[in-house]
Amino acid sequence: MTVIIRTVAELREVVRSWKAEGHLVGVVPTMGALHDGHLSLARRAKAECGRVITTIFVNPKQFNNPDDLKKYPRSEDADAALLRWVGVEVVFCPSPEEVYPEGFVTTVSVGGVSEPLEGALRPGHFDGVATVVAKLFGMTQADRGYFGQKDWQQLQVVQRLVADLNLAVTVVGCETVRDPDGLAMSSRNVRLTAAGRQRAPALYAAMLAAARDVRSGLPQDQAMAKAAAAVMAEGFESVEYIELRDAETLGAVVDLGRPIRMLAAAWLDGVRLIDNIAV
Ligand SMILES: Nc1ncnc2c1ncn2[C@@H]1O[C@H](COP(=O)(O)OP(=O)(O)OP(=O)(O)O)[C@@H](O)[C@H]1O
Ligand SMILES: CC(C)(CO)[C@@H](O)C(=O)[O-]
Ligand code: BAL
Repeated sequence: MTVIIRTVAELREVVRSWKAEGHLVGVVPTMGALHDGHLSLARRAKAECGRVITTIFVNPKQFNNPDDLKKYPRSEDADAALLRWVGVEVVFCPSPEEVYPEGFVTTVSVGGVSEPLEGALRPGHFDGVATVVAKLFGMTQADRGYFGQKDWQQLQVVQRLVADLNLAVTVVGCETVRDPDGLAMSSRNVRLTAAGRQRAPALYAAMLAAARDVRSGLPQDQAMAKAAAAVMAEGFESVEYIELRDAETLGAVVDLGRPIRMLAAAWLDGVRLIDNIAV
C-alpha cells in the first residue's frame, strides 16, 4: 500500500517503525511531474531497500529564476498513481511551510564542485539543492538516496555533501533514461512546442558526435565548438555550455587518467535543457 504523508512528524513515526522491524530505507527525492526517469530511480530503490519513500517537493530555494518556479509542472495526483503502481510505501509531499517553518535560517553550501557550470549560471541553485537534500536525508533518516545521472553536477554535489558532513546515507547514481530518439527525459520537456520537441534530440546527437571527434584526436575546443554550432543549426536559441570536465570535481580536465564527462546546457523554445555523457 502507498501512503501520502505531508508532515515530518508523521514521516518520522513511520520510519521509526520500519527501522524497528529492521528494514533498509531508501529515498528518491523529486520535484514531481514524474516520468520514466524518476520511476527508474524508484524501481531501483524498491529492488535494493525494504521500504521506499519518494519525496515530491518543488523546492523554492533552488530556483534562481522566479518564472521557472511559477511554470514548473505540477501533477501530484498522477504522480501518486505512478508511485502506487511502482509500489513505493510512502510519498512524502510536504508544504513549503513544513520544510521551511518560521525561523528557518540555515543554508548548506558545498564548495568546489558547486561553483562552475550550473552553479555559475544559476546563482544560489546548489545552495538550495544541498540545503533541501540535507533536510530530506534528515527527515527521512534514509539509508540510501537515489539520484539521476541526468543532473550529473547535482549528483557530484550530493556525493560531496554526504562525504563532507559524514551523513549516514549511501548515494546511488542511476543511469539517464532517454526517449527513443535520445532526448533525456525531464519534467521541463513538457514545455517544449511540438516543433521544439522534434529538434530537441539534436543536443544529445551533437554530444555523441563530439565525443567521437575527441576520441579520434580533434582538439577539445574545436570538438566542443563544432557541437555547439550543430545545436544552433538545429534552431536552438543559445548554447550556454558544451564542455569536457573532470567527472568528479567538475574542474578543468588536467589528468587524462581520470574519468571525463561532457556536460551541456542549451535553450530551446524558452526551455533550458541539460544533458551529459561519459567520454
Ligand atoms: N531522464 C532521467 N533519467 C534518470 N534520472 C532522472 C532523469 N530525469 C530526472 N532524473 C532524476 O530524478 C530526480 C528528480 O529530478 P527532478 O524532479 O528535477 O526531475 P527532472 O526531470 O530532472 O526535472 P527538471 O530537470 O525539469 O527539473 C533527480 O535525481 C534527477 O536527476
Ligand atoms: C534533488 C532535488 C529533488 C532537490 O530538490 C532536485 O534538485 C531534483 O529534482 O533533482
Ligand atoms: N533537476 C534539477 C533540479 C532543477 O533543475 O532545479
